[in-house]
Amino acid sequence: MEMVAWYNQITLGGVQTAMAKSSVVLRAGHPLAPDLSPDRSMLSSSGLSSNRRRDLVFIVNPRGANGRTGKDWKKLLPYLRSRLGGDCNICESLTSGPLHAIDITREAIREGAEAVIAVGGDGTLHEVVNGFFWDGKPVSDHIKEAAHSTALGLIPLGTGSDFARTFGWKNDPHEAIERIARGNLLVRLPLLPSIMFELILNTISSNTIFCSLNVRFLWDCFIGLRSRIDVGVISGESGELHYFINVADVHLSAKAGYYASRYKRFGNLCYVIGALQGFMGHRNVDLRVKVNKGEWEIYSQVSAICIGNAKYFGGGMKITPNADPHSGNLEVVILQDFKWYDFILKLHKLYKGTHLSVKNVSSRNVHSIEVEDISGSGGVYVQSDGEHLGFLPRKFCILPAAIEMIS
Ligand SMILES: Nc1ncnc2c1ncn2[C@@H]1O[C@H](COP(=O)(O)OP(=O)(O)OP(=O)(O)O)[C@@H](O)[C@H]1O
Repeated sequence: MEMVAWYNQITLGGVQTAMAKSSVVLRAGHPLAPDLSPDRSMLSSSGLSSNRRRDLVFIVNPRGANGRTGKDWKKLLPYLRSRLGGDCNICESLTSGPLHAIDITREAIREGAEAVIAVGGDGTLHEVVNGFFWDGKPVSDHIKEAAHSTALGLIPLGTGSDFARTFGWKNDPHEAIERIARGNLLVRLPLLPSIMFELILNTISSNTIFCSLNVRFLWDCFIGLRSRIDVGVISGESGELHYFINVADVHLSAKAGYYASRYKRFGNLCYVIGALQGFMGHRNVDLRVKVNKGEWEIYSQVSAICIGNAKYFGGGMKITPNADPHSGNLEVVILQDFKWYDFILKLHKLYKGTHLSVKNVSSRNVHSIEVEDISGSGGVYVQSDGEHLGFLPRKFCILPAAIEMIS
């Protein structure tokens, strides 16, 4: 498989002053798996800037939302440059195929990027999050600058864009750019003393316009611009680690998601088609579960286990309604003995997040959960952030406050 990285760095100071474009060709025999890709310098050769302006690296999946992400991105770029280019270097990198975003993210972090921003759906965000880790540890920049960590950002432009729903964000790129602009103000915190001085002068001279602008700046500096969020970790029998930010799930929903990914060209309808296909030949199974390293428990006739760091999956289903990426916990929701008609009758509750009171639905908060298929058939699907991951057995646990997110 050949993967081509296009990396554009556009330096602007109100007007475009310089533009550099380079390409790097990376050849690999097969797709690179998370935590397994070799340490290589991909972005350095394409020149993350060495000047003092910080780099914002936008990783764009041009194939997201059946190609709509690429088209929307092209339209968005001029606005993005004018809104953020004055303060930062805007760097764009289009992915060339699945898993490429992982490698680009690792390189961007190693080169000291201020933020890596996923542009696309949950699949792209998932890969970017996996790029924050390498060999079981967070990736850090080469220079190891004290107190600097690369932040994660998101411009949700996918089919489902479920992670964004937990924060109440819409698939609105302009709104996302405003968020990034505000999140980026922290970079300008060193300016704070001079702004305070100016604020006092403006107040004394009753310059209300500049005074209110500075008050807005101070507000943005301190109110909810970036926060550390938790990340879920999944490990399998081979010991390799895989990270998720939204929801990981097991059995029917994971199987439905596996099929849904083939029908993304139909937009949100893909989830309905995937669910119908998933139901064909579906059987509930008995699973063995160990919570927080306690005793093994048997859950009989399990239809699905959903492990939420955030609340939504499947194009807007509020499956783990109490999950909160700032809580330090995962919410586990287990559906048992559901028949196909139960899903139809209770679908509205699943979308509203009011299903926890339904018979055969249980919920608990955990730090870790291990799940095994008692029959050992090896055919129970596992999915993370809507991406097919393989089959049971798997261990899931939480990494509290693992990544700083522009929120
Ligand atoms: N250049 C590319 N060509 C084909 N597939 C790609 C490319 N870059 C990334 N991908 C893959 O596309 C898949 C889907 O991407 P993404 O999540 O951005 O969009 P989506 O599936 O439409 O949205 P959502 O996941 O929110 O429903 C990911 O699994 C990713 O690995």
